[in-house]
Amino acid sequence: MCIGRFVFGIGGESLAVAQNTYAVSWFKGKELNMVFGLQLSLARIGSTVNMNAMQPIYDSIAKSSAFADAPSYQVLGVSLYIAMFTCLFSLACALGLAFFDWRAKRILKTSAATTGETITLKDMKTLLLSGKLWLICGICVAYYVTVFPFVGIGLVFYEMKYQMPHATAGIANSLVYILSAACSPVIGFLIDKSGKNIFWVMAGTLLTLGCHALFAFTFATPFLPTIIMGVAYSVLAASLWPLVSYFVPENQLGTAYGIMQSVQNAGLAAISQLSGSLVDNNGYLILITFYLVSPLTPVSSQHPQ
Ligand SMILES: NCCCC[C@H](NC(=O)[C@@H](N)CCCCN)C(=O)O
Repeated sequence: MCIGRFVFGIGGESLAVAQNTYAVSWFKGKELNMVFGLQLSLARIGSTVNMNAMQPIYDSIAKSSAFADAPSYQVLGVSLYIAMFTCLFSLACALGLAFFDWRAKRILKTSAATTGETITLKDMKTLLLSGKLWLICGICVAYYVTVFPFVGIGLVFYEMKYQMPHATAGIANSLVYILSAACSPVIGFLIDKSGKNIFWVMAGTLLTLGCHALFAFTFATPFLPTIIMGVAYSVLAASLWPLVSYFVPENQLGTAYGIMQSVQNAGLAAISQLSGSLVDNNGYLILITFYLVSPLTPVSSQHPQ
């Protein structure tokens, strides 16, 4: 299982790096934030479908006559085969993309996704010494550790703190992603219109901070902070990722996004473990208080644009 998850991580995150780099190469100076919003929206539709569909798929396979007496690992295996088809669909889309890129290159007599230059060791050194890149990595990791691990443990949180039935807790927990799927492209469009990415990054961070404060210190309906968090997350993601392209030259973008995602994932791996241990040993109040403090890092590390 660990090997499978390792390969899955390499595939998924490399795909995300390539996606970001292509998006910048094709849409920089045009509607880049909206394109990131659209990517985000589709990714979150995928996450929501995955969160809500896998259990019913597993249950219906287990109940089918063909698998009536099958051990659970076999039922799980068949469910994962279904998931494999979505990966094949993704591969087909990537091949389509490669075709369009090749065609654009032929027609425009240029490399469509790159400037043709490749990164040199000197560029790499300049990139690694760039304070702006590390600030963006800091914002990224400090923000994302308050959202992804929160959604990861959200189901049990809503059940325990708000005494919600399992199904209602599931809906509440998916709301962050459902809202992000719905509003990210619109938010991206608005960010393109205003052009003030850093302002939007700060707004997303502060709104999320407010949501964690409501979760931690009140018993008011959890739907309000959850809805605000969905919007705030969309605002942050649609404004933060395109920011890299404003100061990193095109031939170094892939490396820059790779570094950003490595830092993000290192933080997520550590904080997911810490979240579990904080819940088990200290309860949800301490965990949410921790989430409350983490976004202060992005707020304090931002400069006016
Ligand atoms: N490509 C659109 C911008 C990136 C959005 C960002 N992506 C990530 O954080 C990646 N590391 C993939 C994460 C997958 C989560 N299970 C996002 O907000 O999803």
